[in-house]
Amino acid sequence: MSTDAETAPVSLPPASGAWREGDPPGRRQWITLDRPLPLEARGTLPGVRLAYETWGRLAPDASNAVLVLHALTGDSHVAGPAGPGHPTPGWWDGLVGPGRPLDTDRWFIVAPNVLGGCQGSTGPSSRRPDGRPWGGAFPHLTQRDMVAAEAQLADALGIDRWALVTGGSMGGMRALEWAVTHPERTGSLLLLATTAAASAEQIAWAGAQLHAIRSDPGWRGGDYHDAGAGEGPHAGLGIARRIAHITYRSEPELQDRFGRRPQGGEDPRRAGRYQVESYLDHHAGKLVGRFDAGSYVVLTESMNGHDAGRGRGGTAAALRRVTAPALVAGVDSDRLYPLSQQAELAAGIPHADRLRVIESPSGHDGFLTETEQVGGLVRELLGG
Ligand SMILES: CC(C)(COP(=O)(O)OP(=O)(O)OC[C@H]1O[C@@H](n2cnc3c(N)ncnc32)[C@H](O)[C@@H]1OP(=O)(O)O)[C@@H](O)C(=O)NCCC(=O)NCCS
Ligand SMILES: CC(=O)OCC[C@H](N)C(=O)O
Repeated sequence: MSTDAETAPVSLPPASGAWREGDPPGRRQWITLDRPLPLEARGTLPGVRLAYETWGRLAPDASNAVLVLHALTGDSHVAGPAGPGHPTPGWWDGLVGPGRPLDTDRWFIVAPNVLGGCQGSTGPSSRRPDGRPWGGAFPHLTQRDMVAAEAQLADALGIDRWALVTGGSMGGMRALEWAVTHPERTGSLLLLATTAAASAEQIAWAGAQLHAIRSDPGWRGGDYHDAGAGEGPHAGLGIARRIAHITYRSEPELQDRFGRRPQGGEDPRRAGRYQVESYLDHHAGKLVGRFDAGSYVVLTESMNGHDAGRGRGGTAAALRRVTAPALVAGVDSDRLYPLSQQAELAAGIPHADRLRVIESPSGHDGFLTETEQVGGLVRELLGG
């Protein structure tokens, strides 16, 4: 395994919202796995690189390391401004820094970009060893594969055991997989707005999004990365984001914020938009500008496949493997990952405290927007 400032840059055309070799690295660092990664479903993935960011200093005995795992369209940029190399500001900016819940004077915080992602880690927009983009040939990944790559990152950094592993939504799936697969390496666990297994409804919403992307003529079976400047299934990804974003927010919030109001001077009866449509257009456009559709497909399929009980005798048996003290929280207005899913986790994880409820109008996105409440949960587990 090598840290790889030394890895040879290859450039990709601007076919997607992925970070590309030659773009500013921002705060990113990388590791390259020295062997192909064995995959749960089938085969191996060669040439894996993981991008990651860190904050704080690792203690000499490596006892102060915290692993923060991002959700579907997040990345390693947990804290800090948007800027060259970083399309969005830190998604938990309020949580990380001196005196903050993830106190950088005390803790060493590590955040990888997920395997399969598009902000520096190997994914469909990366090049295969033969120089062609992976595109549609990128293999099916599971949350366990992603954790297997992250475990190699921990090894490379000299971290045997995390003081805390945390994440929300898809990040919570990986945090759970860490605690089930590596109980001895997971010192404590904070799961937010997540589930032990994707439900039929979650798969259904995701399936509609996958159809939107694959129906776009620009998709080309996933092989659009070399198609030419600006090419790609942008319309399909935008529709997927619109569908997803509705599920990420709550019905009362949308009603309160937008009601039936038309956008600006537009007339919805004459091809104009309602405000809520304009809001979704805005979120669609932002995602298309910063994210790769191939990664969206790979990560969405991996969430659909998430089932912590698979091959482990079922959910209850899997959750019993967790030895870490744990907190599980959900968002009261979350219609995508309802509180019943977090209640199942809190009841099944042996050393989990009672289910915690984050109060927020923001629905599923509450785990991102309610940083004060999330910070309180972090402090409960880490002290300070
Ligand atoms: C982080 C996130 C949850 C923030 O949610 P939020 O702060 O509640 O933001 P909102 O959903 O209210 O959206 C605000 C945006 O909508 C825009 N907006 C609001 N009303 C609008 C309207 N009628 N028409 C068009 N745009 C509108 C605002 O101008 C604002 O734009 P900006 O983000 O470009 O500044 C959400 O934006 C998100 O998921 N971002 C993904 C990025 C990310 O890193 N996620 C981390 C995953 S781990
Ligand atoms: C399913 C999931 O990970 O949701 C995260 C929502 C968040 N708004 C994002 O865009 O990542």
